[in-house]
Amino acid sequence: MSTVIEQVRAREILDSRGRPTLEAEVVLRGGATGWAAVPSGASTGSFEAHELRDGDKARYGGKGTLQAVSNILTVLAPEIVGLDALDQVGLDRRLIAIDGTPNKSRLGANALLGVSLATAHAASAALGLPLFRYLGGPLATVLPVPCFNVVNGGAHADNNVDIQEFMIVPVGAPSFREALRYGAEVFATLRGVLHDQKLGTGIGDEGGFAPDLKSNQEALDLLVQAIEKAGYRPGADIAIALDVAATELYKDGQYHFEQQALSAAEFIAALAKWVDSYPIVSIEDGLAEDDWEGWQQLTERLGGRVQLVGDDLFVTNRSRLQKGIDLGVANAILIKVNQIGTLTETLETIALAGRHRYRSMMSHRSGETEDVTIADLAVATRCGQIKTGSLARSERVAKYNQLLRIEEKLGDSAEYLGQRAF
Ligand SMILES: C=C(OP(=O)(O)O)C(=O)O
Ligand SMILES: [Mg+2]
Repeated sequence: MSTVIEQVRAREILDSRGRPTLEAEVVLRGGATGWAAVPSGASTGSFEAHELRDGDKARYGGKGTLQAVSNILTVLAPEIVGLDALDQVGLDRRLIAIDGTPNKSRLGANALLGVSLATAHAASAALGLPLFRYLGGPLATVLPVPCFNVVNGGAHADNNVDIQEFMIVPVGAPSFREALRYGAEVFATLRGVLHDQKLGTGIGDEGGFAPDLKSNQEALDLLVQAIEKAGYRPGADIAIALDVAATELYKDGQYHFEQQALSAAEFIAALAKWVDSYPIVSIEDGLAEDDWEGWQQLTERLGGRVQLVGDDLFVTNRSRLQKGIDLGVANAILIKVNQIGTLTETLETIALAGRHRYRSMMSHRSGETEDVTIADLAVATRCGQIKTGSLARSERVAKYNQLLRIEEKLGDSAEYLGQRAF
């Protein structure tokens, strides 16, 4: 069956926030097709690849994606028709060259990513392989530990706590299927705990609860209560992970947190206190995207005890990660395909991280679609960890459900690392 690209299609669709994004389809000469939809962030890092928006205020307040769609159809498609979909690296290099800018601002990283991922899907379909197997080969056997974001704050929910994500992490589960059950049971129990304390059970952008709490620490206490009430041991069965998203708190060299303006050292001390008191295994973006000195201190202080993940800090970008490695900053990287804009660059970043013993956590965006590619990518790369929201919004649950299917397909070969993933 020919794997030569014959046709590329694209259109504007909506994401889980009701905002426009785009999807792309790639059709191969032999008849196989691939499809991918592009996610979109809210707390975006300044160094992310450029997401092209139309700017026409009369449509979606200027947030439309028709220009990016048109760039796929009229600029990228004529150049890639005739290329072999099996040569993912060649295709992605070509996309980058056609755009010609360092951050994909001419054609849009959203345009490039749609084509890049849809091509991988088409190639795997042509070979009759699931995407995780096509990209990962025979060693794609590790199911990621899911980090369920059960309390949403910061930029993902209005009027509540400063910290963006409070996640529960089933490190003691024996398999992915059981990890999903642990998570869903604690999530259901948390609903009851909130209800009993007359706290709101409405949800935020990633499907976690967004109650109006007095403090960030109250969220940690609620998590521990829910874990225990559901019959699990905090730490041993279910640990906690945070995404502070501290870039959002940072202004004029200080961290604005709970009505105080803190220096990096003071903010690190506050985080360290939580690490002392709660079963925290991972802290993402504990400090801001450009506070490299603060990050060095944070890594010295806590890097030996917990995973420190760079999201806005590294933006899935090899050069930013290399700088972090050189400076001894963080010990893990968050992986978001649309922060960098092609599959090849995503895989290269994960490989660089691995060579330097930095762990990788696969991640969704706060604006998502029904596309589940990241589930397959997590398994293909053996990264061992994924965060893709809570258990109450279909665009999040879809990824977890895809992991169930993959686990089933792998049968006895499936591995779940639990605590060893951190
Ligand atoms: C998933 C996240 O949010 P967003 O997509 O809004 O950047 C994050 O910050 O890790
Ligand atoms: Mg983040």
